Amino acid sequence: MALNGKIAVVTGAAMGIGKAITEILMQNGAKVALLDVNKTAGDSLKEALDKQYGQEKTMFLCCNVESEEQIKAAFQKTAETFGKIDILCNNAGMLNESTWEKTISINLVGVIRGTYLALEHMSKLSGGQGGVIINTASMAGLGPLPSCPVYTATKHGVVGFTRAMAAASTASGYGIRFNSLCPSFVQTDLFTTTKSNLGQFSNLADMTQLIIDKLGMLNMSEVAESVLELVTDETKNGEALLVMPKRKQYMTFPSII
Ligand SMILES: NC(=O)C1=CN([C@@H]2O[C@H](COP(=O)(O)OP(=O)(O)OC[C@H]3O[C@@H](n4cnc5c(N)ncnc54)[C@H](O)[C@@H]3O)[C@@H](O)[C@H]2O)C=CC1
Ligand SMILES: CCCCCC(=O)/C=C/C=C\C/C=C\C/C=C\CCCC(=O)O
Repeated sequence: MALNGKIAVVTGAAMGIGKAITEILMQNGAKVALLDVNKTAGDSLKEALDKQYGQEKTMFLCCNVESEEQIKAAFQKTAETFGKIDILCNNAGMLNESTWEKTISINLVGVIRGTYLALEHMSKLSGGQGGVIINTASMAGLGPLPSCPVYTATKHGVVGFTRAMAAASTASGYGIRFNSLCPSFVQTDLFTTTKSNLGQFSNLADMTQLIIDKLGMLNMSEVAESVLELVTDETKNGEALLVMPKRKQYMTFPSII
């Protein structure tokens, strides 16, 4: 799938991994609607992208993925301005084991909500042209991160939801591919603030540090390149792509049918 003329929506686009996803999609010719709850960071990224690519290539929409109304309005504005939606990256996420209901609301419910609302624009069953949805999970969606049980649960949920949606899409004819991205540790704000967000599991920070030391830190460009692969390779549907420093692997799962 070539990206020239394609329209993408990225949630959590203002910073970190979402910003890197936005940049690689634009480098490859897509127009991008940047959705984020942080207006200051979003406006500032839009200004920088305008200088490089021109004002008409992006729009920033202040949007909280916890709000059905705000996501709906943002998708509508994107479709009205750019004409359609081809690519959705449900990337917004947080990690806080104290405010764990909010972690579930953003990381899992936000991904489900975003996906269902996007179907109205993208699915061939609703008059859309099909496309691809990439959900940012984590390596913690494939195995346990002991200091972060609720974060782990949300990311396992994202991987399972994405695989089931891929199968539903194939069976029903949505014309949409669904893949999840499973990176190990990446040096972003989410990573650097987590130590104070472990709540009752803060005693496990040292154990987590040992895992970090063993796995190393991922380069942001390795994450972005993996997203590009999942977006452009039309053979990829229902995949969970594990991304680690200098290594990536498409995961296999037991078959249930
Ligand atoms: N940093 C890491 O080590 C890893 C992160 N991830 C996942 O990558 C995704 C992005 O995380 P990072 O870039 O690290 O975090 P980050 O904190 O650097 O960026 C997250 C972005 O999402 C936005 N955001 C947060 N809540 C939002 C909401 N309710 N609605 C809209 N936007 C919201 C923030 O304003 C921010 O711009 C998350 O889903 C995270 O779980 C996955 C694996 C590793
Ligand atoms: C192996 C699973 C990788 C999961 C990566 C992920 O999705 C997000 C990780 C975010 C933060 C790491 C978790 C806890 C950090 C706790 C202590 C380490 C202290 C690091 C520091 O800044 O000193």
